[in-house]
Amino acid sequence: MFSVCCKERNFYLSGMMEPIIRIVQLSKSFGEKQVLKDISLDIYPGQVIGYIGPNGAGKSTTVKILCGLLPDFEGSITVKGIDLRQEPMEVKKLVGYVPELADLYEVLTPVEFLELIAGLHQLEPAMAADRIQKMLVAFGLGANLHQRMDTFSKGMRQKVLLISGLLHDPDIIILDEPLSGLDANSVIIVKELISQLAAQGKTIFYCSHMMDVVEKVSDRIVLINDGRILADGSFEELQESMGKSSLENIFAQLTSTGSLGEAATSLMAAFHSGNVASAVAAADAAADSPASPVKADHE
Ligand SMILES: Nc1ncnc2c1ncn2[C@@H]1O[C@H](COP(=O)(O)OP(=O)(O)OP(=O)(O)O)[C@@H](O)[C@H]1O
Repeated sequence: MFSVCCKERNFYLSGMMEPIIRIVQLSKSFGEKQVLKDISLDIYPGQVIGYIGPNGAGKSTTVKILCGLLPDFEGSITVKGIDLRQEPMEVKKLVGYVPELADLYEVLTPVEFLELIAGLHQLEPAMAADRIQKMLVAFGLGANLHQRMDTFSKGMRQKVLLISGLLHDPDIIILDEPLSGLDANSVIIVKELISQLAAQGKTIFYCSHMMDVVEKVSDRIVLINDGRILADGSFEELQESMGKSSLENIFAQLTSTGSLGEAATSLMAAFHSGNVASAVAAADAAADSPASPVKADHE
């Protein structure tokens, strides 16, 4: 049984302030399949939470629930004391959400699209136009302000999505794979942006598979596997519990019971033999993930 906790900081923070987000025993099923199992988290203002886990662990499902996009769940969620189930529209005003994938209105230019989003948030038009222009330029899209987005690359679209989530200056920013498709310079901008937003007191909850980035920008890391919290603490706390290691290694230790190297070797062997289907099965067996869920003691 493994558990990593951040008792000290939670004790300290809970003595100082109320959580901005309180998730209590959150569970969610799709049909027969339970994908979230008893998730409880108190998140405090200004925290940068890196929410990590293997494919299918339940990260996107959690953030969709938090953003009010999946209303049918068990447990309770309050944001700034507002019950999400009872007042989803009030919660949505406090949250900026950047999804992993989204359909932009691609016949629009980024300026037109973002003005539309600003209108939905009832932002003052002149202030919104100024903010839109400055954010697009900061992301290197100054030359594309009036270009239709159906001509944009994946990374350019991702930047527009990011801006759309930040435009109304929300207290809580929820990012699902915000770095997907971004070039190296844009990753640096987003990392810096996350730090600066946190310094302003914004609470940031983001899902990512980029362990090196999570390690650097998060002050709290929550690792889930198969719908349960496996670990919850700062990177340093995780290192103390798991032995000094990179987050990538800690992730592998906690979420895979088999050898990832063997899994890769099995895949390569099958490509050489031409039997890809059996190779994928062999690789799955070698990696043998996910590990059995264990409950984090983070209260
Ligand atoms: N609308 C849906 N209907 C049925 N099953 C769903 C639905 N959405 C998600 N799931 C299932 O819920 C589980 C968790 O999915 P989720 O997208 O939350 O995982 P994730 O941790 O975000 O994964 P990834 O890292 O691959 O994005 C998966 O088994 C997925 O197949």
